[in-house]
Amino acid sequence: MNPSNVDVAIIGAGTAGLSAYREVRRYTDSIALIESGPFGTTCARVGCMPSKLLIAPAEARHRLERLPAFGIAAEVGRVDGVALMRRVRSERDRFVGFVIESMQGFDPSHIIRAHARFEDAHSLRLDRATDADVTEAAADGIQRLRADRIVLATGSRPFIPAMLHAAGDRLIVNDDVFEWQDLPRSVAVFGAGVIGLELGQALHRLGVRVRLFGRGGGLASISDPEVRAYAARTITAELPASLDAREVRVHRDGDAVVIDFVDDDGNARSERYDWLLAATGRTSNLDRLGLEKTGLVLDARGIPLFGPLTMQCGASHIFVAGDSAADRPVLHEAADEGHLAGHNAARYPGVFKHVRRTPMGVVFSDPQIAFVGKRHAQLVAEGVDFAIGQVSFEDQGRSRVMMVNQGLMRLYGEAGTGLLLGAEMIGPEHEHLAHLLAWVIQMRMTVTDILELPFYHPVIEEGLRTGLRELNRALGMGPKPPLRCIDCGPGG
Ligand SMILES: Cc1cc2nc3c(=O)[nH]c(=O)nc-3n(C[C@H](O)[C@H](O)[C@H](O)COP(=O)(O)OP(=O)(O)OC[C@H]3O[C@@H](n4cnc5c(N)ncnc54)[C@H](O)[C@@H]3O)c2cc1C
Ligand SMILES: NC(=O)c1ccc[n+]([C@@H]2O[C@H](COP(=O)([O-])OP(=O)(O)OC[C@H]3O[C@@H](n4cnc5c(N)ncnc54)[C@H](O)[C@@H]3O)[C@@H](O)[C@H]2O)c1
Repeated sequence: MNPSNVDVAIIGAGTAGLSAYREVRRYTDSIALIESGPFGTTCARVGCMPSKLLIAPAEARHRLERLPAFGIAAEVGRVDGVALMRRVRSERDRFVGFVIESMQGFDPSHIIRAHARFEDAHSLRLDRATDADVTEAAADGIQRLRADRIVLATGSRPFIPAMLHAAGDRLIVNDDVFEWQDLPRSVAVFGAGVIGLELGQALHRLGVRVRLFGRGGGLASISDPEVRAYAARTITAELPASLDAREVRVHRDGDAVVIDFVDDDGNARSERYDWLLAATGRTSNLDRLGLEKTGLVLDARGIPLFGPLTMQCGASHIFVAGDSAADRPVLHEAADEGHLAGHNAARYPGVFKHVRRTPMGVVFSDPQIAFVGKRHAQLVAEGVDFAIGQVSFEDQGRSRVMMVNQGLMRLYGEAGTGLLLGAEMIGPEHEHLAHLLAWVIQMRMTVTDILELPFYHPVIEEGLRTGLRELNRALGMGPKPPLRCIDCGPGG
C-alpha cells in the first residue's frame, strides 16, 4: 500500500470507525485508519461500560436498604471506595482489552496515529496524535494523506458551558470519574441529562453527597410531559436535585467549589462541593476537522448534511458515522452507521440505502427510563394524528411483589391504522420492555396484533398489556379494559 495515497481513509477508531474499517476491508487493502487518541473506544473507556460498572454496586447497596421492608433485617454495607473504584477500573480495562484484541487482525500498515484535518476535499494533513506514547505521524514520515473516499467517525466530547470553568481544577467530566482511586465526599453534578442522572444517582447511592443541577425542569431528555413530571417526582424524592436551578453562580473558596443558586422552590442557597462534574451535553468533534475546506454543505452546528439511510454527505465521496453525526448518539447506532458508511465508502460511487432500526434509548437510572420509536414531542411536531394509552406500575402485580412498583408508561398509536408508533416510560425492568416494544414497532404491528401475543402471569410485561389495552381503547379499536381484570390474574 502507498501510505500517502489510499482508497479509503477512516478518521477515528472508535465504535463507528472500527465497524467501518471491517466493512471497507472486504473491498480494498488500500485503507488508512487514523486515530489521534487512545485505542479502546469511548464506550469501553469512559462511556457505557464504566458507567454501568459504577451503577451496579450502587444498585446492589440500594437493594440492601429496601430489605427491612420485606421483613429482613439488614445492615447497609459501608462503601470501600478504594476497592469499589479498583473494580470499576479493572473491569473497564478488561472491556478495553477486548476492543484492542479485536483489532489484532488489522493490518498494522493501515493504522496511523495522528490527528487528521482536511486541506481540501481529498487531502488530509496529519498532526501529532494526542496520546504521547504512540508513534507520531511525522515519525512515520507521513504528514499528508490523499484519500479517494473518506469516513468521518470522530465521535464527540463533553460540552462545558463557560460559567462552569470558574470551578478551575475542580471541574471534571465523565472521563475523570473513571480514573478516581477513591470515591470523593461530595460532587455537584451539572446537567440532568442521561449522563448526569446515571452518574449522579449512582454516586448518591454510594454515599457521596450529590446535588443534580438541571435547567428548565428537563430530565434525561424525556419529552412526554406526563412521564417527565412523574420521573422528576420519583427521582428527586431520593436524589437531591434542582432540576430548574436559577441564578447559578460558581466560584472557588480554597479547595471547595461553591455554588450559589435559587432552587426550584425559589429559595436562595449556597452549597460547597469537592468537585463539579459537567454532564451538560456533548458536542461533535467534526468542528476540529476543517470541514469548511471540503466544500460540503454544513448545518448550523458545523455538521455536513447527510442522508441517514446512506450516511453520505451530500452527493460526495465523504461519509459520516457515529456520535460525530450527532443524530443517534448511542452505541448500537454508531456501529450500524459505521458499517453503512464503510460499505458505501468502499463501493462509492455505488451507494446503497439501508433501512434503519427503530430508535431506542435506555437510561440506566432506577427506575429505568426508556424511549422507543417516535417520541411524544416528535409526534406533536409532525402533526401526527395519534392516541395515547397509559399504565401506572404502582399497582402492577409483579412489580408490587418485588417492591419495585413505581412507574408510568405512555404508548402512542396511530389513529386510523392502529399501528404502534412509540412510547416513553419510567419503571421497573424497562430496558426489557423497551426492547419488546422496539421489536413490535419495527415489525409494523398494530396494537390489536400485539395483544394477540402471549403474556405470562405474574410478570411485569402484564403492565405493558394493560397499557396496550388502554391504547387500543383510545384508538377506538378495543373495549375499555375491565377494572382488576380477572382473566389477567390478580394484579395483572
Ligand atoms: C458516560 C457515557 C455513558 C454512555 N452510556 C451509553 C450506554 O449505556 N449505551 C449506549 O448505547 N451508549 C452510551 N453512550 C454513548 C456511546 O458511548 C457513544 O454513542 C459511542 O461510543 C460513539 O461511538 P463513536 O465511534 O461515534 O465515537 P468514539 O468511540 O468516541 O470514537 C471516535 C474516535 O475518533 C477519534 N478522533 C477524533 N477526532 C479525530 C481526528 N481529527 N483525527 C483522528 N482521530 C480522531 C477519537 O480519539 C475517538 O477515538 C455513553 C456515552 C458516555 C459519554
Ligand atoms: N444509557 C445510555 O444510553 C447513555 C448514557 C449516557 C450517555 N449517553 C449518550 O450520551 C449523550 C450525551 O449525554 P449528556 O447527558 O451529556 O447529554 P444530554 O443532552 O442528555 O443532557 C445534557 C443536559 O445538560 C443540561 N444543561 C446544559 N447546560 C446546562 C447548564 N449550564 N446548567 C445545567 N444544565 C445544563 C441540558 O439542558 C441537558 O438536560 C446522550 O445523548 C446519549 O446519547 C447514553
